[in-house]
Amino acid sequence: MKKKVILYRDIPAEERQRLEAQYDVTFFNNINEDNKGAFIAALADAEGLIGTSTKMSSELLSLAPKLKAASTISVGTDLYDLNYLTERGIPLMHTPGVLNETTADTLFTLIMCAARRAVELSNMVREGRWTSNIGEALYGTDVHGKTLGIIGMGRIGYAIAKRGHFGFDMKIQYSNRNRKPDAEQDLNATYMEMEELLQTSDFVCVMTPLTPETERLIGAKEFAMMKKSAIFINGSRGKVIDEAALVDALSNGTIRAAGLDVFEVEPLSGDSPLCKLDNAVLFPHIGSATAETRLAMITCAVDNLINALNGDISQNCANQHLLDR
Ligand SMILES: NC(=O)C1=CN([C@@H]2O[C@H](COP(=O)(O)OP(=O)(O)OC[C@H]3O[C@@H](n4cnc5c(N)ncnc54)[C@H](OP(=O)(O)O)[C@@H]3O)[C@@H](O)[C@H]2O)C=CC1
Ligand SMILES: O=CC(=O)O
Repeated sequence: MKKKVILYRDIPAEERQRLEAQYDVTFFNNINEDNKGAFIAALADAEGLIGTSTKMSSELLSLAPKLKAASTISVGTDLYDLNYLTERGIPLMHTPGVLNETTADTLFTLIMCAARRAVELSNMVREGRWTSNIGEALYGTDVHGKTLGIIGMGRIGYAIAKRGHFGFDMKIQYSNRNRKPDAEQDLNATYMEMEELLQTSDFVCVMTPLTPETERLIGAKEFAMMKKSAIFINGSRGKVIDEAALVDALSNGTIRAAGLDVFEVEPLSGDSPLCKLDNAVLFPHIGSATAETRLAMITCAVDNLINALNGDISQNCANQHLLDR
């Protein structure tokens, strides 16, 4: 009898066929109110889960008593209750590495767009409001030669810093749980406490995972520490910052601008006060969203599930260190 696997996100046919060759696959194109009942029924027999974008709470996972492995098509693991999975000895596989460069490109696009007011000024052209030279009031600010502060100098943080150092002649500084000798050596990055980084960076870029320690890491107090000319960039998770405090900081001129790829609640409502601010550049969580990289992530996630269901979690297991204890 083939093992039962739930695929809860549409993936290309070839990748789906790789799963179907080995498993009895039940497919859901995202989970919503209409299909949630069928999804819950399928959990009863599922040994594997693969997908993304759906919150997998302990309550939901407890309805899958036969579950042996889960594979998320993302590097971030915050949609899963990792502690619960670990208690049950279930590996959570993820996709580190394959999306670093693409996500760093996206984050740099946010940096550039926010600094050069690209969206605001493009809208001015589209809406027929470009009637003369733009004038000083609409000038942007330089990126090259400025100071880039990275909070969370991991795989993606490093790739962003690399662009800043080699491409834009920026001074790189970072704060992180542990020091990163590679970044210090390769990119001449300076390690400092977050408070000093906030006070001295022209661009502050957050790239930590969402964990209990990083939830609301940046709030009103932290925005107040930043330079008035600072540009704040968040590519990690929305809950790493206090979004209401950011709205205040952008509205009151506490900081100059922000570029955001992630939000407290996604999709962001068009009614959000952020949508009314010209100095906020807003992307719909597209860090890794290129055709090439999304395919690489899906291929990686399918490989990960197959390996994990075969008992091999030596690569890409987010809770391996916890399972090994
Ligand atoms: N917007 C998007 O589309 C995307 C968003 N992401 C988000 O980016 C996150 C990072 O991805 P990635 O770079 O691959 O992950 P990494 O694990 O490589 O990097 C995360 C970094 O954050 C540091 N960190 C963790 N906790 C803390 C803390 N409490 N204080 C300070 N530093 C901390 C880690 O430090 P240490 O190494 O010392 O443990 C590590 O250097 C993902 O978890 C995801 O949430 C990822 C991809 C795309
Ligand atoms: O947000 C995207 C991810 O891969 O994590």
